Amino acid sequence: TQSTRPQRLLGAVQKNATRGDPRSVVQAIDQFCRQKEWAMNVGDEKGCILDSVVSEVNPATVLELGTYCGYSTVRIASLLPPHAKLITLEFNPDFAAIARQVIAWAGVEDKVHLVEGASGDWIPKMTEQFGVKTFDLVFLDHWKDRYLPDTMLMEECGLLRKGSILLADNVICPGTPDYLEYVRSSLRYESQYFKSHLEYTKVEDGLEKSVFLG
Ligand SMILES: O=C(NCCCCCn1ccnc1)c1cc(-c2ccc(F)cc2)cc(O)c1O
Ligand SMILES: [Mg+2]
Repeated sequence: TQSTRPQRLLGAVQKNATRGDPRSVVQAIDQFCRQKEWAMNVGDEKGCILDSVVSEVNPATVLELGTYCGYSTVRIASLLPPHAKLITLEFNPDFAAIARQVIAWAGVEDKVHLVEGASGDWIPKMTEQFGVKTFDLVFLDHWKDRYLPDTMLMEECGLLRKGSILLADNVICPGTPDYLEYVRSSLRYESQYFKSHLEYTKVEDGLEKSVFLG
């Protein structure tokens, strides 16, 4: 039977990356996506912007919406201080199964809690299930039409505190117009656009960084 693209991506990690070396896992995935098959990881160019935001925030609690194969999960986890926690939500069980193996190969599983299910169902349960009061950093990279409703839900659930950072992928391509309009016009956010390109292509895309002002 035919393998899936996530399965082939995992194969490239197991073949070309060193167990326990997160940067080699990131490099192996980028090489696979440039040389073999495009895949919707945040990629190396936007990944550098993600790294700089993570390093600047130095978060104790991170929420990632949209795990896919775990590329950005590994990138973020490799930069977290000890005892920091990254909760990543994936709706698609096939993606989640691959991501668990990529995260394990990178050796960052102790910092990562991968949850399978819908963000709309899980966001209201974060505090009771994981003992998280607020998130220092949220990376939005899931269904583009869920960025806005899930951000409003996080506000309602009290998961954002003064200074929490939202970093959103794909605000140009595929695009998240309603989310962009909201965070750029709301008096409760201070937003900044980081111009870049769609992973592994010359198409414009970018990340929107928004600080919740409380
Ligand atoms: O759809 C994307 N991501 C969500 C995947 C499903 C999330 C499931 N889930 C997880 C949790 N809750 C729900 C995505 C798409 C593209 C893209 C760009 C151009 C193109 F021609 C085709 C595709 C690029 C990305 O960088 C992306 O992130
Ligand atoms: Mg993306």
